[in-house]
Amino acid sequence: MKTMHCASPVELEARESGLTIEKAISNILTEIEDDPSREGLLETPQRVANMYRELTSGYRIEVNKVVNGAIFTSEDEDLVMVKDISFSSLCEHHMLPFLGKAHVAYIPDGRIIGLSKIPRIVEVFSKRLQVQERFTGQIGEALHEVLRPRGVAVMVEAIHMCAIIRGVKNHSTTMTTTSMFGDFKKDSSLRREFMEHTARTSKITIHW
Ligand SMILES: Nc1nc2c(ncn2[C@@H]2O[C@H](COP(=O)(O)OP(=O)(O)OP(=O)(O)O)[C@@H](O)[C@H]2O)c(=O)[nH]1
Ligand SMILES: [Zn+2]
Repeated sequence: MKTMHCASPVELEARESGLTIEKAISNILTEIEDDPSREGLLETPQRVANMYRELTSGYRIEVNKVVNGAIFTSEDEDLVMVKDISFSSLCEHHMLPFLGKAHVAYIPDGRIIGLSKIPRIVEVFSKRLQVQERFTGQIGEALHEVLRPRGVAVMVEAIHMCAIIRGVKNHSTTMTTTSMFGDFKKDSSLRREFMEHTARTSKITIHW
């Protein structure tokens, strides 16, 4: 399904000066010694531009908008965990995908958040150019800010295409990153409980 895209002031300026993604992709096609005017490539610059707008849509979305007020009063004080949230993002060094799963937990402090909102928060930060460490921290920070719980813990497990299809070409390595806020930072037994829950999830593997 195609989505409508409203050009930002920066994009409008770039279009006026001819510095569009489309033009840049056409230049890349020429530089890699293919012919941008051959039939199969004619629409490629436009397609790639649309793809990059989609994959970087998180710059144009605010967390408060996706949470949409879905924060509810609750007396519950026990750990809440949403596991195996699949995501894909682009690494900021090579603009190649990294993809995997995020696991998010929090300890409520009088409020809980709508279940779907946690994957939506993950989506906002995944659709940006990222390093996995910052991505992991931003998810925790955002949840901590909107919900003000007693603590937040985030773990992200991912594979990075820039380390698989090029460069070091290591097919079996996954990267795990964590970020802890509030009680999870202070209390090692809470951290252990979180880690035990995440250990029971299916691991990311890639076969071919
Ligand atoms: N810490 C971290 N590193 C990342 C992430 N994504 C990619 N990288 C790494 O960023 C580094 C960039 O290193 P450079 O030496 O500047 O780039 P390069 O010459 O393409 O490096 P190689 O991948 O080793 O060929 C590489 O080691 C990548 O593996 C990430 O999310 N977190
Ligand atoms: Zn990379």
